[in-house]
Amino acid sequence: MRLRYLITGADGQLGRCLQAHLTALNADFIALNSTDLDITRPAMVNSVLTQHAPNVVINAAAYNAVDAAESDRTHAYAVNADGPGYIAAWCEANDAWLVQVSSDYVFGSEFGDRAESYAEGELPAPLSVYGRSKLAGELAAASCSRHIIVRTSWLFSEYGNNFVKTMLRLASQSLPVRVVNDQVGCPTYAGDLAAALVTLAVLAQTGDAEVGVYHFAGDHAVTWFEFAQVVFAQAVELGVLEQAPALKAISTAEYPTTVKRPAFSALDCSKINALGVASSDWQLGIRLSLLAMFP
Ligand SMILES: NC(=O)C1=CN([C@@H]2O[C@H](COP(=O)(O)OP(=O)(O)OC[C@H]3O[C@@H](n4cnc5c(N)ncnc54)[C@H](OP(=O)(O)O)[C@@H]3O)[C@@H](O)[C@H]2O)C=CC1
Ligand SMILES: Cc1cn([C@H]2C[C@H](O)[C@@H](COP(=O)(O)OP(=O)(O)O[C@H]3O[C@@H](C)C(=O)[C@@H](O)[C@H]3O)O2)c(=O)[nH]c1=O
Repeated sequence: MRLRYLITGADGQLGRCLQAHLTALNADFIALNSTDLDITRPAMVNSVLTQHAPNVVINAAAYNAVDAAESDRTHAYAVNADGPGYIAAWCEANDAWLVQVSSDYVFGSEFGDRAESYAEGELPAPLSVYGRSKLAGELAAASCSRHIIVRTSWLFSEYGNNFVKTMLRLASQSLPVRVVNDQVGCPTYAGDLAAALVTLAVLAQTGDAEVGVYHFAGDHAVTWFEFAQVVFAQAVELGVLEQAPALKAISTAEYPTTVKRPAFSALDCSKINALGVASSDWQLGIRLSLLAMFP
């Protein structure tokens, strides 16, 4: 059966990567931004999804401002939890698949006492409003019997706002760049995530992937400081930067924020790997992002 995909949050970095991937596959898809489809409006969700009648909805819409969410709880929950619930209800009533994207921030090792990647079956314990709203979104998505929930982490690409772009911006300010070296996670190239989501949707539809939660992230874990080191090394190698800025490793205590972030949130991807989907080669992803941004 030829699948018809509907992408929400089309203007975000994952939304843009999904469009690029589905276009390359010559797939049948419609991609809607927050003006075309505001997922917090149930009547709009119903009428727009009914109008386009997809077999697969990939929800790439989200409230991702981790710090701002602490004081903007209602908005964060509206987008990250209520929206997926409205989409799930439509998918359930219309025999469609829902692919929901979630985050490593549903886990919460705060004290740096963990070194074992999180598997899908582990109990989430979010430290932030953002993490709790994403967990609520997982539960809402699971109300559709045909659901695939993919947790990912530290997403970057040539599109939108992300850590790679922040580092390049800071490098141009001729001040030392200070980055935390005691938070560990797996950077993930959003282009690889887009491909993995589409593969999972196809496998789920043919009965070759089971309903439920999957982890998809970068192929090895690093600290944010180590992530920045790779960004600057590759930017110099490709001539994007003349030289790397002074980069200083600091502790979380030296970079105070309103929100607690996990000290360790690396994701174990063996469940999706067993389906033939390799983890994201994030170092290659940085290279691809830089080449796309600075052709
Ligand atoms: N970025 C990251 O590091 C990580 C992201 N994730 C998850 O991955 C997914 C994709 O993230 P990413 O592409 O980075 O996110 P972006 O912030 O780049 O894009 C999110 C998109 O959602 C749209 N959006 C916001 N509110 C609504 C709404 N009410 N209705 C419809 N669309 C809306 C935004 O549109 P507008 O700008 O017009 O509001 C934006 O285009 C999300 O589920 C996110 O939680 C998981 C782990 C890491
Ligand atoms: C900009 C900057 C950040 N940092 C720290 C703050 C934080 O601990 C870490 C990353 O900061 P950012 O604000 O870029 O990233 P953050 O928004 O926390 O990233 C998270 O976003 C959500 C959406 C997710 O789901 C997570 O997987 C993760 O990607 O780096 C520095 O140490 N120095 C800096 O100059």
